[in-house]
Amino acid sequence: MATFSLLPGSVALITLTNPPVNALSAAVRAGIVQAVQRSVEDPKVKSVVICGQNGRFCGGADIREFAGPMSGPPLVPLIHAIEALDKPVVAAIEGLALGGGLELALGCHYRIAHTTALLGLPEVTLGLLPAAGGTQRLPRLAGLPAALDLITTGRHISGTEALELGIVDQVTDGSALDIALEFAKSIVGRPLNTRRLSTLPCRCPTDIDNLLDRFMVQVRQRARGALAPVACVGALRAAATLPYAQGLRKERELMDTLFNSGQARALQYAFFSQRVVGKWTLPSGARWDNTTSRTISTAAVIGLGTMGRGIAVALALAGMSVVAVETQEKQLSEARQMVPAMLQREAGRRGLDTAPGVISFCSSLQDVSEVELVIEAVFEDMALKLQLFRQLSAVCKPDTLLCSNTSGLDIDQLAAATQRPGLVVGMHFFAPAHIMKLLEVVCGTRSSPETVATVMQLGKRMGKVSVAVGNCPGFVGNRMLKPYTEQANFLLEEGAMPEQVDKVLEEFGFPMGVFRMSDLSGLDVGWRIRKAAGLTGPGVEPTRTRQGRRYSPLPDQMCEAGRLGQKTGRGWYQYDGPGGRVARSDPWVQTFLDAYRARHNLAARVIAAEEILERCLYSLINEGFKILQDGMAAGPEDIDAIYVFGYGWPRHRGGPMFHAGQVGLARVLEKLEHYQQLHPDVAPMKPSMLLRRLVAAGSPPIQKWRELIHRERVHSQL
Ligand SMILES: CC(C)(COP(=O)(O)OP(=O)(O)OC[C@H]1O[C@@H](n2cnc3c(N)ncnc32)[C@H](O)[C@@H]1OP(=O)(O)O)[C@@H](O)C(=O)NCCC(=O)NCCSC(=O)CC(=O)CCCCCCCCCCCCC(=O)O
Ligand SMILES: NC(=O)C1=CN([C@@H]2O[C@H](COP(=O)(O)OP(=O)(O)OC[C@H]3O[C@@H](n4cnc5c(N)ncnc54)[C@H](O)[C@@H]3O)[C@@H](O)[C@H]2O)C=CC1
Repeated sequence: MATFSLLPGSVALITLTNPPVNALSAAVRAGIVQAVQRSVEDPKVKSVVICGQNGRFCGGADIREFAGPMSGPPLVPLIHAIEALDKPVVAAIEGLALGGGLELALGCHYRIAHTTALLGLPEVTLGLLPAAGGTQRLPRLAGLPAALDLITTGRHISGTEALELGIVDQVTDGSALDIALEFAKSIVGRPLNTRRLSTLPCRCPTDIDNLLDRFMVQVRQRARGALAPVACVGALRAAATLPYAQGLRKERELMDTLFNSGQARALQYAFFSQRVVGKWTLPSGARWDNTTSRTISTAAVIGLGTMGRGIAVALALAGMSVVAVETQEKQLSEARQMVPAMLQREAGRRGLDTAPGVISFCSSLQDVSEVELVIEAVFEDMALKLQLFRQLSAVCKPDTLLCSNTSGLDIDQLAAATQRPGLVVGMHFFAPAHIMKLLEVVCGTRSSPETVATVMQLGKRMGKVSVAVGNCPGFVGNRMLKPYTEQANFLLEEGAMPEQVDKVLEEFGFPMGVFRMSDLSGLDVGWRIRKAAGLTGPGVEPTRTRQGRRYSPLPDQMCEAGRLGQKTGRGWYQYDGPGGRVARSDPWVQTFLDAYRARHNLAARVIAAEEILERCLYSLINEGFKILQDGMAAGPEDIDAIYVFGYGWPRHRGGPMFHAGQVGLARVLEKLEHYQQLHPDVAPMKPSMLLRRLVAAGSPPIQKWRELIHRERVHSQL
């Protein structure tokens, strides 16, 4: 709702009241309509201030309402009514003014903001555009270039930046509401014509077409198939070239298309998934809201290679005092040079003069004896990690949490090597660890709820999307990646080229296809793991079957030929030299694949894009269903958040499990059955029992899957 109160000085105060973000639900919009009407009719009212309850102006439309039929007074006429008032209206912006919230403020005659308030039009991140006049009023106020930037990225800006861009009239470090109330009294009787943004011309540079064309090219490249950013440019072109009323019609037309699109549904689902994963539950019944967490202020990182360096930076950026340990002298001295520079650069990128935490370097484990939490990031070698956990258990204080950044080893085995198994948990970061948003928190069978809560909380402080997952080989993300990469290798055996597979995946929206990604991370990473698992190495025959399953020795043979990817300047592609970044097709790969196929009597065939996409994606999705069935992820949202934040899954496609729902579960099942028939020796193609059950249950919407899984689990325990 929205409340009306008449304050001394004849100021009407309209307060938006809908915690936690005062979203513009139907009730709030109805409340504003009534309060505006009273302000018009009451002769005692000389000016109006609009604010939000609890120091938060407004978080925009109530996104939950988008899922059902729209009801209540629409926002566009409401904002027009405010703008048309002949009593001055001032927006007092504290906390946030986002989306429809900022559009409401743009309909007011003046805007006063707190310096730290967040302002923005993030609709594009929800697959929409600012359709309450935002695309038409903002360029009239801040100019076309600034509006293009803000509306196509959806980025939030501070009150201070909003002042620089002319979006607000004044900022304060004190109470924006108090200042707005005083200001509203002082401007009674001033002419308002120049304050009605819809009546002003759009502020454009002379070369509008050139600017818009250049911007459109950039936006299309960045969007990777997302519709909303492109539509935003279209609406801004209308603002720049048409009268306001026509521009507004164009805005609405574009919004109607976006509003009903699968992409908008996917992006809104992704918004809520990100929040759902914070509300974790463990099989024991421990949950985010019934478990206390500890606040960590000192931590250690062991091993300063690729991952350890980034983790140390991420911890220091979250305000921690970090002890960084490395035994190799060369690595240590490199880290001493590079890590402070990384820290400074990232702090600067986040608008900080200095990082809130500090990092000290050493080579002895004894120096970690006093810290509250340790993250191990040494080589992926179980024997080495076990020895380290034994040492840490002896050296550290009895209540220190011991965490591993392993990308797939058994957390329970590590826990068993210590005297404190309840305090052991996996913290699986993604490279580069100070930038990538995902953290998989791997809960062992003996990890205590308090340990999980503490690490989830720490992840949040580090700005990560933390997802609690179960302890199984590869956890969630890497476990699903395995059948996906395996399938890509099989496609090469059958006739595809790496660039063809990558093109299909990149057109789907991944920033990089599977082979370009493999070249970037290094083919030797998987090779080492396969060697440790006895799948390749001296004495192992290079056949197409291993341990009773179909296997592709192609990546092993690439490594044996010294083609480790970008680091060696040669991999699935060729580069200008070791460390080169620009991938070019390599005739060597064609010859290599031809020889391989000839050796194994495989006839190369032309493979359609559809088959490439289906085989890669559906084998990954199928593993996701198996993970849900095994209880290794609490719900589909967890898997989807992992893929969006850690593996480059295009956000406008929601995540793999959401995508399966969009395609149709019955169709995914049918395709898996079809490919399994063609490739009976490829186990990951065997449709999961859960997928079959969901299809049998009529393919319920994704929001209902948890319930069904829970019911099935309870049933199977009876
Ligand atoms: C606001 C935040 C920055 C706060 O962050 P933080 O403090 O970290 O808290 P959170 O944990 O994120 O959030 C707390 C809690 O609040 C929920 N929540 C947050 N924002 C919203 C919201 N806007 N709506 C609903 N719920 C919200 C959040 O989910 C949490 O709850 P929980 O999940 O239960 O834990 C951050 O939350 C944030 O960034 N929020 C989103 C801000 C945003 O994106 N705002 C823009 C919304 S879209 C908008 O405003 C568009 C419009 O207003 C358009 C008007 C349209 C007019 C024209 C309509 C035309 C329609 C055409 C239809 C044609 C149809 C047809 O004919 O078929
Ligand atoms: N590289 C990646 O993209 C990712 C790696 N991981 C995991 O992170 C861990 C580390 O991987 P990387 O950083 O890539 O390895 P890396 O090889 O770059 O670095 C490992 C570092 O640990 C040091 N080290 C070895 N034993 C040590 C000991 N006893 N004490 C102190 N330092 C020791 C090494 O000298 C080396 O500097 C592995 O478990 C890996 O599986 C997890 C996610 C992504």
